[in-house]
Amino acid sequence: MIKIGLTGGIAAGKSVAAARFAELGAVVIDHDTLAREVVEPGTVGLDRVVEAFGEDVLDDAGALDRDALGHIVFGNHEALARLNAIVHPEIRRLAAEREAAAGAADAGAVVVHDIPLLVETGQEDAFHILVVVDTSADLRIRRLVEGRGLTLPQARQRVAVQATDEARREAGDVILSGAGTEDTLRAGVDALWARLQDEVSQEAD
Ligand SMILES: CC(C)(COP(=O)(O)OP(=O)(O)OC[C@H]1O[C@@H](n2cnc3c(N)ncnc32)[C@H](O)[C@@H]1O)[C@@H](O)C(=O)NCCC(=O)NCCS
Ligand SMILES: Nc1ncnc2c1ncn2[C@@H]1O[C@H](COP(=O)(O)OP(=O)(O)OP(=O)(O)O)[C@@H](O)[C@H]1O
Repeated sequence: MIKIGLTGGIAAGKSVAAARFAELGAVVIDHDTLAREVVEPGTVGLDRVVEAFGEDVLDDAGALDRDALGHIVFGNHEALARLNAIVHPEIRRLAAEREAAAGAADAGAVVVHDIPLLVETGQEDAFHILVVVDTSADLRIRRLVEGRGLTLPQARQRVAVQATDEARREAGDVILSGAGTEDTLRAGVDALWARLQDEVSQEAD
């Protein structure tokens, strides 16, 4: 199995790169999706989030009100750390399970972990290759405001609680720009994939 870590700041374009890896045949494990699973209705994770932050973080149907929780945690380091301490271990556990299942199904699988907080959570050494989608904080803030309806202060807050662009670049083995066109980013993924296939076939010779 080849394990790839894929990271980038919020709105850098990781999803575009991850989708391309999947098209090429990788098994993509999306940690944002796992983060949603661990707080679904009926989970211990959701119970613990409510214990920590109160019933106001639930909507009328009893599901997590993500906007309400986002408002609490992204402006308050202590609250964010509390949330992370509840959900991150569960996310890691699920990710390991999914990775093991991929390896059992195909020992030669290429597994891509799409992890927004890879550097922040110290997982730099957990992969054969660490790919960073690199997009400046200014451009990411613009995308968040124009594309996702965040206010400028909300967008700045979300960027500010993450690692710096420099820290991510320093950690990365492969840096792909997310500031050009999506096609250029996909071409970067294709080139990396072709290189990996070459390396694997050379090892087999
Ligand atoms: C606070 C929550 C409910 C807000 O939900 P919302 O739907 O608005 O955002 P979503 O989950 O889609 O995340 C969007 C992006 O925000 C950033 N982000 C999310 N959580 C965090 C965090 N704890 N620290 C820093 N950045 C974060 C990431 O870049 C992520 O891709 C949610 O982000 C959450 O539960 N976060 C804790 C889990 C986590 O750390 N997820 C990140 C991936 S492991
Ligand atoms: N060159 C590019 N590469 C990737 N995305 C781009 C590019 N140019 C513009 N975009 C747009 O920027 C946005 C990036 O958001 P995307 O959800 O892919 O980011 P992400 O890194 O997965 O963020 P998050 O941490 O929020 O999950 C998308 O709306 C995408 O269409």
